[in-house]
Amino acid sequence: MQKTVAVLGGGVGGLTACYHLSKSPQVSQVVLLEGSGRVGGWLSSTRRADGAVFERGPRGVRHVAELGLEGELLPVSYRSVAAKNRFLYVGGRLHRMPTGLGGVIRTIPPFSRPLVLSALKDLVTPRGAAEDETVHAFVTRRLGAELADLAVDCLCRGVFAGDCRVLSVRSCFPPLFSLERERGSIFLGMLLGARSGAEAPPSALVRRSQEERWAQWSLRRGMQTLPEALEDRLRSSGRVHVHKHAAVTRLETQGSGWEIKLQDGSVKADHVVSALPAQALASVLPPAAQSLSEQLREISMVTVAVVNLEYEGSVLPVPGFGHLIPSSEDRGVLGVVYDSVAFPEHNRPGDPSTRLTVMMGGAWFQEAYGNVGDVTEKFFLGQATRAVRSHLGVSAQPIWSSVAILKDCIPQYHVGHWKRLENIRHYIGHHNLPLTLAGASYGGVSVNDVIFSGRKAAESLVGEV
Ligand SMILES: Cc1cc2nc3c(=O)[nH]c(=O)nc-3n(C[C@H](O)[C@H](O)[C@H](O)COP(=O)(O)OP(=O)(O)OC[C@H]3O[C@@H](n4cnc5c(N)ncnc54)[C@H](O)[C@@H]3O)c2cc1C
Ligand SMILES: C=Cc1c2[nH]c(c1C)Cc1[nH]c(c(CCC(=O)O)c1C)Cc1[nH]c(c(C)c1CCC(=O)O)Cc1[nH]c(c(C)c1C=C)C2
Repeated sequence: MQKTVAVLGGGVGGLTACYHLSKSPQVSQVVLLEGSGRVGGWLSSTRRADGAVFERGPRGVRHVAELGLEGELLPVSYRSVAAKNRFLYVGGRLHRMPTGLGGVIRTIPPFSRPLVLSALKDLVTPRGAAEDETVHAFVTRRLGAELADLAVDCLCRGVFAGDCRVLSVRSCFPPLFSLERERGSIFLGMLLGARSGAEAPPSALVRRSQEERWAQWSLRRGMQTLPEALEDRLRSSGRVHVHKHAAVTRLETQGSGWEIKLQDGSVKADHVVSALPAQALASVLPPAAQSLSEQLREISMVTVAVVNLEYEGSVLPVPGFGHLIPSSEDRGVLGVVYDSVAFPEHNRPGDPSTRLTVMMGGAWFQEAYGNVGDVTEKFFLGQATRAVRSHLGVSAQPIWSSVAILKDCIPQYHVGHWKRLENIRHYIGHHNLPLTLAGASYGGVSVNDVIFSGRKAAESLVGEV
């Protein structure tokens, strides 16, 4: 029997799920319900009339896939300064992250000893026995406290806007966790290579990205082009109904399916794919599913203030991807991205200018800035320009700026996240709920992970298409 499937949430996870569902003959129609007036979720680009592009959310994606947007791709090679130069701001100055053999055998500040000693510690440290632990505890145990306090503290701020002292190594960095489990050591595991099964042959585009050593990519008119292209494709398939301004307020079971209540009307479906943040799904589930809602609510989110700045001329003291600031140096300011270095194609044409993005808050938002509702955009603009002045020595005022406070934008996988996911899946299976989960709340926050989750959600329903 053909099914009607409702997909909740029009972020990149929901859009990908719709795309794969729409190709299956087992599905009669797909209904996408998006609460806001646009699709794309956190993929949001400001396109200025003069041609400059600024990103509020993701600006670079790692692995490439055939998206039909080949002509729009802006790849960044591992050989470029944007990939090679990443900095840490420690002790009031910028330090380039060590790379290559020289960077491993010599002592390079801010570290007080060569990184090779951390590798030796890893080789002689026995396997841990815990089912999960914090990223900080894992790295301290295997590589030493200094790497945990500086490099890994920064890494977790620069990916999760989160605190490595509460984030789970098993869920945030699964390859590190498995290397220790399977090989007893991170470095030995990397030398021996991952144990992998047979993989599908790479497409022409993937081969090109491997040959040219792409570290990441963006799109000529910004990352928002991706959801726009997906929306066009869904509409032209004729099998997906895209509803915007359709916030889901309640899910009620009806027979073997669902009645989905909206502010204005309702929709019936045989199956629901939720690509909502876990806490948003928790608040619309029926009271009978209270224990499922409780598990979902435990997957918390953090808020990030994002300030895009443009300065006249070339003002950076060093070229690179950007710099991160450890929580011991500054609780609130997480990092600064040097956007005009990685993607000069997004600069305004003609006179040179420098585009930067300052990110603030995350797990430290409340502690550093107070309640989200009480802080103004003007305040964050002041904080951002002050950080640029003291970290990069740029004393000029920006010629253009834009501030966005992204409330609850990155999920936090705290220790025990894997067990929570197991409980959630068990609840859904045991109660035979016609519900499948996708999106950043569960198995990875990167755009790649979320696209994968949307595809897997569709395939779990209709098989590979
Ligand atoms: C500042 C920032 C920088 C980032 N940088 C990168 C990067 O460089 N590289 C990278 O790979 N990833 C990056 N990410 C992560 C990535 O962008 C996100 O994890 C991903 O976009 C999440 O997609 P999603 O579909 O799961 O969720 P979302 O984008 O959150 O989409 C969920 C959708 O559900 C809708 N919704 C919510 N409630 C309801 C409701 N009740 N009814 C109907 N609809 C509802 C929302 O309006 C939204 O459109 C970044 C994220 C942020 C915030
Ligand atoms: C300062 C805060 C943030 C910066 N980017 C993000 C935050 C919160 C969000 C983010 N960045 C990346 C991802 C995807 C992760 C993935 O697995 O691909 C997300 C959600 C990419 C990324 N950014 C940095 C790293 C090491 C990665 C992982 C992939 C890669 O190696 O490219 C570091 C980094 N992020 C920011 C800066 C200023 C910075 C380093 C200088 C901004």
